Amino acid sequence: MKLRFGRKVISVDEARTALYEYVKPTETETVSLPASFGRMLAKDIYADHAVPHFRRSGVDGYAVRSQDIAAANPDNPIVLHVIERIPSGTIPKCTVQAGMAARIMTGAPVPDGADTVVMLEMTDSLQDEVLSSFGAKVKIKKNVQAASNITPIAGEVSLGELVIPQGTRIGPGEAAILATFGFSMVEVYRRPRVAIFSTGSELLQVEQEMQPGKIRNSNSYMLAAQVEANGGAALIMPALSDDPGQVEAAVEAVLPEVDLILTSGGVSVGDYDVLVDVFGRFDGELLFNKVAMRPGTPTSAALWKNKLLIALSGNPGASFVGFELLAKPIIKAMLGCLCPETEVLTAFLDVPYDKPSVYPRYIRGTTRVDAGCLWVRPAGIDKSSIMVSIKDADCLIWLPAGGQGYQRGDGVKVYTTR
Ligand SMILES: Nc1nc2c(c(=O)[nH]1)N[C@H]1C(S)=C(S)[C@@H](COP(=O)(O)OP(=O)(O)OC[C@H]3O[C@@H](n4cnc5c(N)ncnc54)[C@H](O)[C@@H]3O)O[C@H]1N2
Ligand code: MOO
Repeated sequence: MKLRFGRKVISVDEARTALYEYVKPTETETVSLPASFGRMLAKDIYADHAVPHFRRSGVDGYAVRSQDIAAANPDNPIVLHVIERIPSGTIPKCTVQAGMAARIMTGAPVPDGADTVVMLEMTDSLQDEVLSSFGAKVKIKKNVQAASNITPIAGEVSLGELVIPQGTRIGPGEAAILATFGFSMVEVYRRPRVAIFSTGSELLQVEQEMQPGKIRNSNSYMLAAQVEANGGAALIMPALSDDPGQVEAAVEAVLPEVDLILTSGGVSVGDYDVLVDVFGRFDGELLFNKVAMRPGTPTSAALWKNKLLIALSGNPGASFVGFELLAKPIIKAMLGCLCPETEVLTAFLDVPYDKPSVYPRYIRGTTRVDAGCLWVRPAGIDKSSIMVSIKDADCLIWLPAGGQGYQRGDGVKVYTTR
């Protein structure tokens, strides 16, 4: 089968759609709450109690009846009998009736009868409070409206409410909710295992001495970092030569162990572009081998024994971009993520850009915020063979196909990569 030339080009959206068709969410596993941070929640979390489940005081002060203190002001304080002291974590014993007040702490349940809480600073204690007994008095120096400083029952969350939907990444807010509802163990999606193969006889291992004409394999590590940053578990496989038989055997051997395979290199038209040869002889199904994007046009994908393989370009810039556009959403979809695609922001272009392109361009970009506006510029030299500027990129700038050129200040779409 001739796969090198005459390839059919499809859009990035079409490529993603072709891949989504074969995505299976990973099975779930139960981990401790701290171990769930950054993981993807595998079931809906409903509130099994209201929050708060008692009328909660928001301040240290006195729980009173607002009608009793309606006339209070600093020159004319209202004196009330202190009937009880209510620390947080306790249940009030008494009901506040006319002329009474209960000393209350922040977070404690407001006693029946009281409809407002007066801050301590707006009161004067008349005598040393013998707090467990009657006799103490307090001067209230301010008229405080009913319902002040009280969070009502279910003021935050109602009983039965869906508080976190499945497919949400567990961050600080989710951790707080899970703890609130007693989830010491959390059901999350298993991290998809992603095998990463770099191909090319020029590649040295990281620990090897530099040799003439060779380079160290940097893509495998860049891609592994991208996989891990997006919730996957990266398996860095030994780099492969340009021998299709070796590549085929290595991929087949790891297929049963992993959920997704990424390769880098060997997808173009060169004599030694090994993935092209593999796709010409393997027993899988080639899904696409040309995508309307720059860089990474020869990015390819296949279904191999029911597993997806995404073959990224070897050029580091193209590998990085190909991962962001095609592999990242697939990993997120495997993790049950509700919106696997990166959201689009609008930014002002910080520098003119006039390089034409037959395909939409995804330029590694660096953003800055100025006076509340987002500005973006290419992160270093915008060539797919350039590796060193990837560290400066926090987004991809999307420019449509064509060559009309862009001025500084033009609005452009950006996809964040961090
Ligand atoms: N005659 C043509 N030549 C090329 C075309 C074309 O259409 N016609 N397309 C160019 C484009 S665009 C791209 S992108 C590259 C894609 O090449 P491959 O994906 O086949 O990648 P390689 O040839 O294997 O490597 C390209 C480049 O990247 C370096 N590389 C590869 N792997 C790694 C790695 N693991 N770590 C660091 N660097 C890596 C490799 O040494 C090469 O310099 O083809 C163009 N050519
Ligand atoms: O498709 Mo390539 O990645 O532009 O150099």
